[in-house]
Amino acid sequence: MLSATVALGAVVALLALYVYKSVRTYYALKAFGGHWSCGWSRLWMLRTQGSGQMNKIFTEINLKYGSTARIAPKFLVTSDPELFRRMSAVRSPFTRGPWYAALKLHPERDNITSYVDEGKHAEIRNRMAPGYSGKENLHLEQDVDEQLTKFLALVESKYVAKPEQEIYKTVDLSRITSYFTLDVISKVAFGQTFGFLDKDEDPFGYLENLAQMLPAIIVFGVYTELTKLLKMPAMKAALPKSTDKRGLGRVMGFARDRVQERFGPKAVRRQDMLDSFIKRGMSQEELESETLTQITAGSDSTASALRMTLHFVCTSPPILERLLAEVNSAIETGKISRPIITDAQARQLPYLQACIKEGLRIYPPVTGVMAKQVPPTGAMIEVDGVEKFAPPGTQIGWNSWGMMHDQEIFGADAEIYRPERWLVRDGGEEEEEEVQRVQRMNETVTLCFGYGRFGCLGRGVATMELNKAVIETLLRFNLQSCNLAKPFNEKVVGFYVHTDMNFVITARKQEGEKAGFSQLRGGIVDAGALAGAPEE
Ligand code: HEM
Repeated sequence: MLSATVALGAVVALLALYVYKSVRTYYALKAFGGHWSCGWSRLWMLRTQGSGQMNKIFTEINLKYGSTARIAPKFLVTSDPELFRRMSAVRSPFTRGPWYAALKLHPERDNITSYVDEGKHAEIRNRMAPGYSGKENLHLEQDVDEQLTKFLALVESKYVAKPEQEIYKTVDLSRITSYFTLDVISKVAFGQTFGFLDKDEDPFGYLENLAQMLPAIIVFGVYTELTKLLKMPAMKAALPKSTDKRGLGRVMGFARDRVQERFGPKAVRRQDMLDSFIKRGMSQEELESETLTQITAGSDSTASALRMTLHFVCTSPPILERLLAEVNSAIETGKISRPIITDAQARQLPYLQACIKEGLRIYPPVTGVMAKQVPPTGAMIEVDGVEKFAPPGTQIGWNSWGMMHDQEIFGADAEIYRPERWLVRDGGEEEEEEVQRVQRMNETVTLCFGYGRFGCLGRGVATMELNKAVIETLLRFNLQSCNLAKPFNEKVVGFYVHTDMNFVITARKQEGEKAGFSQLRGGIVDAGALAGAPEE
């Protein structure tokens, strides 16, 4: 009887403690608005992350409750560029939050994206940064050109439709743009491609495996403490391993083999990224883990920027026309190398740059919340002019979509793809204001790549790919979406999973569309006009 009373007392005490803690947590961030349930549980956040539309839901929340709002008991989300910069700045007291632990791809080993320990992150970043620069990676531009040439040849040989010869074809742009970026990143990272473009298929089942892992990515992103379970033997066995025949494990195996080739008496030598990392003392194990991270960090992000830019340019004829006019005139005046434009030349073409920036803005490739943590002193956060206190340990995630669609920064038509917004309207007294408007947009769009001590190391590689691939594709091909009413399926899970992005591709004639029309006119038989109003 006594022991039953003690047990009951213990249950009641535990329950009271739980209620006390929950109420305290609820009030700690009450000043920040948000869905009512977010103060009590993480289920709303889980449902949102799993909805496939986290970007749009977070944006609705920020618009309704303020630029920094609550999405879980100890979690806020922000669309405020100022706060994002403050948290990521070099000497900021904010640190990476536990959220980053979900980016650990290996059961034991962390990687540059998953280190929560600031010292370890800074140390590995210092050793890796030089390898990403063109100075230490002498093959970078040549590697990108080689893969782009293969990409263009694949489209040319396999996917160009010729309806006049009754050759009808379509191609899923999301699939082939991923093949391009995956082969670029493997060549840049290991000196050898995976072979996606050579085979025109996913040789390792990597993309398929990534899609299967999405539910785990979503759950771990919300319940980060569950990542500790990965250390359990049963869970370890289920994780990808470098001995796997397919999927992420097969990619790990490929990375392990390429790294191994750089060590030992017959070591392969190549002045590239891997070589730069080895020179800075990175061990074989560190390299295996880091190179795998490069693949996941550098492929989907760039592929989505490329396919979305192509999609928006090709579905807006005046934009396509203006872009082609800019590039064709640069070709005529000898300002552009053929067959592939150089990165430096592409950076001199204002309208091309505007199209690329607008593509990144309207579809910021990374939508993962990349949560930073409030320092032990707590922090005052300004929300639309009102100062609010965030207690120590609060995680603050990033709403990239909301930030890049902010009408105050990008204009009332921020929902529309309009590269012209990036061009300074010159002349008149308002020129200074114009310069500031565009500068503010520039400073915001670069946040697509993160900022400060967490900023993307692959930015130079990604922009080089975009600078070349967008224009070289458009110079050679017309791209027509097969279904403008539903151009693609989309699931947003921290990045975009696009499927069925089907396009008809035809060869672009040298003289532009005119050549195509005149040919057509030559052999045409008038099929007559549609019947007009019915006769009563
Ligand atoms: C358009 C393409 C890309 C976008 C938008 C992008 C964006 C980002 C973002 C938002 C972050 C994290 C910032 C944070 O934690 O606050 C990041 C980190 C990183 N990215 Fe990228 N990225 C792109 C392409 C690439 C490429 C091609 C590579 C590799 C060649 C790469 C390598 C990395 C690495 C290594 C990090 C970790 C940096 C660190 O933790 O210090 N990224 N990127």
